[in-house]
Amino acid sequence: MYRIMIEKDEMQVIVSQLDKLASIYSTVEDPEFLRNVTTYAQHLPIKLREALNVFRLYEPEGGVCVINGYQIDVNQLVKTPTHWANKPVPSPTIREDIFFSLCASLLGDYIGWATQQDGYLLHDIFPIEGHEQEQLGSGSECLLTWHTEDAFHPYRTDYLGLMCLKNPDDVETTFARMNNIKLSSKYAAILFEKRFIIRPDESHLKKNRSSSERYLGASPDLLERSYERINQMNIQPEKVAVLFGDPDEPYLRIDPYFMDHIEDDEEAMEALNYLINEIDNQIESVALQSGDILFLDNYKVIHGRKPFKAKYDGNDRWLKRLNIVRDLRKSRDARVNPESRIIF
Ligand SMILES: NC(=[NH2+])NCCC[C@H](N)C(=O)O
Ligand SMILES: O=C(O)CCC(=O)C(=O)O
Ligand SMILES: [Fe+2]
Repeated sequence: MYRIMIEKDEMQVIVSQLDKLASIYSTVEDPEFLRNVTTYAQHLPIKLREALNVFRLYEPEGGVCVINGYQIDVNQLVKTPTHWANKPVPSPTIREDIFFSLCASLLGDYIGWATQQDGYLLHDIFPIEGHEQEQLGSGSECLLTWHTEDAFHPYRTDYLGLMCLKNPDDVETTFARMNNIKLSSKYAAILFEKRFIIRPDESHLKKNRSSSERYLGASPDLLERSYERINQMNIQPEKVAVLFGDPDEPYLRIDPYFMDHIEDDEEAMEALNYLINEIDNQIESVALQSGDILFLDNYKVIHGRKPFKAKYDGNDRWLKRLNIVRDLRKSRDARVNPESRIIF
């Protein structure tokens, strides 16, 4: 794990920066904040900036980075909400939201999906009543099976960021690094070919949209088209490669739970199952603590979450999530203007 420690004196600098920003902004979704976030991030302590830059460029430790030392007073935290829709403004966690956004902005630009969590950029991960058995971030009683975030989508994130607000029962986030996996050249060659089907996961389905009519800076029919596109990816999925990039140190996209068994390609299935099994053998885990930020390189690391029992008493585990891309322009054909961060 690539560990970055925030020291006491650095925390003081961060606190005074957050005092200032939290007096100006009440949500990190604010267009004015988004316009400036990469600039504000340059005021973070230099050691933190350097370390995240190294993480971005050198891809150390297989793509797993944890930032420790950001202090949260858990007693000051509001109750864990019951749903991610209709977030209150000002955000009750604005300081944490801002700090997380600033750190993320040192890796790239964070994006959101029109079809996921009502188009919010900053996601909430906590258990939602009724989702106990779902393969969703809001599930609890079932193992959240490991996956590349938004594996099905060509515009999926480069980095997955998770910031822990509270995790009283030490629920573990699971992960595995592709760097630890050895493949025969025969299997590797097959996995580099477009012979696999990854379907949209359920977090992008219309049934998981909330009833709120949150305005996303576009007409409602654009959102409709967006759901239709997800639907198309489900009815007529294109075959994709699981591995890509450098053959000696491949990147991957994979989400076995949402992948098809391809009847007429047993060779591809054999290679895929071998890889899945190897990944299963390499699973590690981390129980994030209040204030911890985990950045996972979504090209090199898969992740999931162990099952737990939600209490819905206001004290359940609560994480924030950001999807961070290195090249926002890659998705230009799916965004309404150059600066918009919502992928339709
Ligand atoms: N294997 C899986 N469960 N994949 C889906 C992951 C959950 C999804 N990213 C969410 O936001 O809820
Ligand atoms: O809850 C976690 O630790 C991870 C959640 C996650 O992977 C997801 O929601 O996609
Ligand atoms: Fe995930």
